[in-house]
Amino acid sequence: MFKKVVITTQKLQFSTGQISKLSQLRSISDSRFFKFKTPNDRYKQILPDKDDEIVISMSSGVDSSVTALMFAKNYKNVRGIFMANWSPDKFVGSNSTCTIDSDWLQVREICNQLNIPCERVNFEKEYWTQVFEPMLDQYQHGYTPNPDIGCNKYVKFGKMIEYLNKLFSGKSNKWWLVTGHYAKILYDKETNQSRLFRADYKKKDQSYYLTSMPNNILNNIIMPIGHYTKPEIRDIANDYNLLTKDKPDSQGLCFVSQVGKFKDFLNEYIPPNPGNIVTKDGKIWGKHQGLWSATIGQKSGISMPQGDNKYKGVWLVSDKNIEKNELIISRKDDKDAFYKDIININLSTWYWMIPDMNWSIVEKNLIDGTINCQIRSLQIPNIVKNITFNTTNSNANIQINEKIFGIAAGQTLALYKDEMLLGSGVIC
Ligand SMILES: Nc1ncnc2c1ncn2[C@@H]1O[C@H](COP(=O)(O)OP(=O)(O)OP(=O)(O)O)[C@@H](O)[C@H]1O
Repeated sequence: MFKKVVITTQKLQFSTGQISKLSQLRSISDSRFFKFKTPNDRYKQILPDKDDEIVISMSSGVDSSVTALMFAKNYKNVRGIFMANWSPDKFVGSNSTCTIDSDWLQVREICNQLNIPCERVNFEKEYWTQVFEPMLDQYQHGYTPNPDIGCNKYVKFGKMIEYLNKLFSGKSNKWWLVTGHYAKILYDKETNQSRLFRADYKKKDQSYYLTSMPNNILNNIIMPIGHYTKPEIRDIANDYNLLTKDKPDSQGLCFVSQVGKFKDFLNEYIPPNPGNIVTKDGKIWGKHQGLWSATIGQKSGISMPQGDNKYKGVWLVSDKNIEKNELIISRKDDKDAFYKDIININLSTWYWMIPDMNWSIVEKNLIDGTINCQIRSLQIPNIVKNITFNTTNSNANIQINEKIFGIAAGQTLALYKDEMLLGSGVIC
């Protein structure tokens, strides 16, 4: 099968056929691999020693395939691991696009192509009890949770780390978990600890989803893809003719086929909990079937009296009163109802990604304008202007530089200093 390798100035090209076994290429170096960029000399990208155990977390996507390629080509103790976190038949009523078995088959094929062993682990129970059920519970109570953040915390870097600790217990070699996330974990030479940073390629930055991953494991994790752009990764995959080179990027939660159908999906699991639809003046205009059935900014579905100046116009859902189980609607042009520059955080949910960080350090840094935050992934970060605390309610008000749309209780606010993640908490 393997025919001929032609080496060009920078890239590798294969004249015909596919690479059957990567071991045949081990002696050829590729200058694109392990090319790391750090914000300054204080931080560096750590790499394993040659005898270390390296586990590549493989989803069957192109990013984790290229990650595996880089390490398989340069290290000897490399293996792939695939997590099965849900099974399609568990999800009633939804037109599921889960492809667990075919993804696993592709991971096996790619590991075969790279000549590394791989295994499949089943973390369905953990996903169900620690991510899926809490997500339903949050929606049921009117919050807008982010299950991807929970999945990283409890499964991809929770159960997985527990599994690897057991697997390598008693072995003298250090082990590493390497993933294909668009984020960076860099070693801070001053504190001898690793920190999480945004990816260079902002269009794909996934650091927001990693805001709750356990900070004590960062020294065992590598995210090389955060140093590259997606086109660079696709180029590498193409040049090596990786089996996954043309695979499209995955889109959100696999068990829901279309984002638009997410409400129908939730209705399958959450019993109705009718409540009133009200305007800010307290007037009742209709009923909703559950707070989860509405998103802030969506059309209210109420035909308001167009002859009445006070109520004419288009009305949208602007807020949820969780205690009263009410949906609040506001006229579309009521900017103050939809755009806010103060975000209220529940401090009891706050998690410092940097163990020795605290609020007074953050406050000192506010004046230089480097403290910024995001309330959703891929959002242009907002500069934090001020933070005030209400210690009796265990809340903090984070004031940002501009009014932004659609702040919802249950979302996570992630706090950064420049590109480095400091911590995160849940909006209340
Ligand atoms: N089922 C899985 N098994 C093992 N690792 C996974 C799995 N799903 C995701 N990962 C890891 O998490 C990273 C980011 O996940 P994400 O869902 O964004 O990836 P993807 O878009 O499906 O695939 P890829 O990032 O590999 O192109 C993956 O690159 C991979 O390292």
